[in-house]
Amino acid sequence: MPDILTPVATPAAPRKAAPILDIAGVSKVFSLNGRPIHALKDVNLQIEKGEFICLIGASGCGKSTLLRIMGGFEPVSSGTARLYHAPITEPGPERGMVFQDYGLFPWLTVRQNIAFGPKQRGLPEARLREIGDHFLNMVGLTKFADHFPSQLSGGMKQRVSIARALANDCEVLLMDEPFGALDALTREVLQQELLDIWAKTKLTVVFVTHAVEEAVLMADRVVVMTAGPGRVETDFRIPLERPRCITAPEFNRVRQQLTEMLTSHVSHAKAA
Ligand SMILES: Nc1ncnc2c1ncn2[C@@H]1O[C@H](COP(=O)(O)OP(=O)(O)OP(=O)(O)O)[C@@H](O)[C@H]1O
Repeated sequence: MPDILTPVATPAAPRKAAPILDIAGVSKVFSLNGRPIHALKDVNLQIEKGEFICLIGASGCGKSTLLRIMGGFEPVSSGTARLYHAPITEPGPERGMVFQDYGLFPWLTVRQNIAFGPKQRGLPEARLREIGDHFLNMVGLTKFADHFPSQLSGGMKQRVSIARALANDCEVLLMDEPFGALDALTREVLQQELLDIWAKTKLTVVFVTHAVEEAVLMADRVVVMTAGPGRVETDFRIPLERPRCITAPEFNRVRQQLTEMLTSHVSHAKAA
């Protein structure tokens, strides 16, 4: 029977345009008490503009490190990480980061959190108001504009965090287990909201998750990573039309195959 998870384009396939993110031969070695920690080894990954990529893999396989390298928060030890053609050397507003713990400024209101980046760029007050209104509306928080983060639920905080990244005019959204701390129902709602925003904005999204179902629901491609040292094991295009239905038999088949792949990597790693 043919694999329903088909590998992405072979090296011989022609490329349409330069990838927005190009990770080429990237390795990352941390030092812990004088001991090297090989977090990533020879990672290659090209991401096209507008793609939704999920990074998945066992704890410690380097997903967050790879995301932080893309964000410019972590230098590579060797290889190159490029945004379009330019080496990534520092964070920039065109790459928005969204973390599991929201990372909001507790002393600022929802509106002020969202408008933080544009304000730093010196935009006039009237423009800040417009930007605030637009993104408050996009994430459904208009009524909570003057609330502080401590007055919001987890799901609302994560909406503010996403809106803050979008208000910076980011082209790439780098999301590190953004829904990991949310209850199942809120998570489902936010998954759908993010897919709607992605469809409207044509953003490129790189999304770290531990949840197979979430990866199959959200991603164009799922990049499976393995640990010791962290590397890309497999890169799959999800062969499902959108919108996807998590109760559909074909969805279940893809989910099962991805689960088997992940567990087989874990058991191989244990046996090695
Ligand atoms: N600043 C650091 N100093 C030393 N070691 C680090 C540092 N950051 C990450 N590591 C190590 O690098 C490896 C990869 O870590 P990373 O957090 O990227 O993995 P992960 O796949 O995101 O894990 P998880 O799924 O548990 O979040 C781990 O062994 C981790 O301990």
